[in-house]
Amino acid sequence: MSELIVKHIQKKYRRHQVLKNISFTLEPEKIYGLLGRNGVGKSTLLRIINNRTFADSGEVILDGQSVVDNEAVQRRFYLMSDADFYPSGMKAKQAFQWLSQLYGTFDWTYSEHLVAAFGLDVNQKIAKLSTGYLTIFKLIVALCLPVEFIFLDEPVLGLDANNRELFYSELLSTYEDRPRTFVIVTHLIEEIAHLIEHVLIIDEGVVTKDCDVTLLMNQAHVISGPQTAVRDFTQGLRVLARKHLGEIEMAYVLGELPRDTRTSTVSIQQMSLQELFVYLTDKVGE
Ligand SMILES: Nc1ncnc2c1ncn2[C@@H]1O[C@H](COP(=O)(O)OP(=O)(O)OP(=O)(O)O)[C@@H](O)[C@H]1O
Repeated sequence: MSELIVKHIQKKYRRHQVLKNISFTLEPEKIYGLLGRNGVGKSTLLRIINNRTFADSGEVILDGQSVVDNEAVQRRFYLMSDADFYPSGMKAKQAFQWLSQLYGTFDWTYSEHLVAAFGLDVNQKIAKLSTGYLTIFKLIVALCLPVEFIFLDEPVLGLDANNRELFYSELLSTYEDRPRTFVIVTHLIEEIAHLIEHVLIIDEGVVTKDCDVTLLMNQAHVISGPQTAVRDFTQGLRVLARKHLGEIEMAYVLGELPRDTRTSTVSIQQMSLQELFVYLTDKVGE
């Protein structure tokens, strides 16, 4: 089991410096959430790791080797994105066969289970699948290939709520059976909050958070109550945002709280991952 090391990645499109200096390490057998506002370069980063485009500088390393143009290493990765190309006219079941040959094996038993659970017609041509079923087809591929690193770029695109729930529960059960590393890019943050163990946030071309989710959320609170009490309580704390509801103030605080909160008249609740993300990356008022 190997770590994937991403070091000082930079990428520019014409004069737009999208990725300025991206560094992080993916540990084996962990589920990551890669979060960022629209256009920050999440897909670009996944495409660099998966050899679909090149960085201007920096390295991505697995077992001491660069992943660039490295076929042996790339066989250990799978990127599910909107840009997969299959020969025209290919049916879903032919694609499974084709990928099985390309990657050496395919989990046919699990794919049969997933095909039945999602109701995919494997005799349908890929080009004719609906948006949701195209996503389902790609998810089945991602979960059945023998790879160690699975990168899922918008994995629930076009899926209805039932199929999204089904996917999340299948992800957890296949992860338990055969742990591997998943990196999930999505804007539906609350839906993956309970799945991910580690969060990476990209903002303005750099990684601004690289944290264990439980540790991070244990430090993220909403303090609410009468304004004077909230102001008193939050003095010296890192307040990401304040909201008002009539006389009540809510302060979104990141960091350790004072040890003794018994005498305070404020109420303290845990923030949601989505709220934390929004307030960490909000540009309004800066
Ligand atoms: N092939 C390309 N040529 C020129 N610009 C590109 C290209 N690919 C991406 N970009 C630009 O790079 C920036 C990052 O795009 P990217 O798709 O990586 O962001 P993202 O974080 O995945 O966004 P979203 O959350 O909206 O999907 C955007 O400004 C985009 O327009």
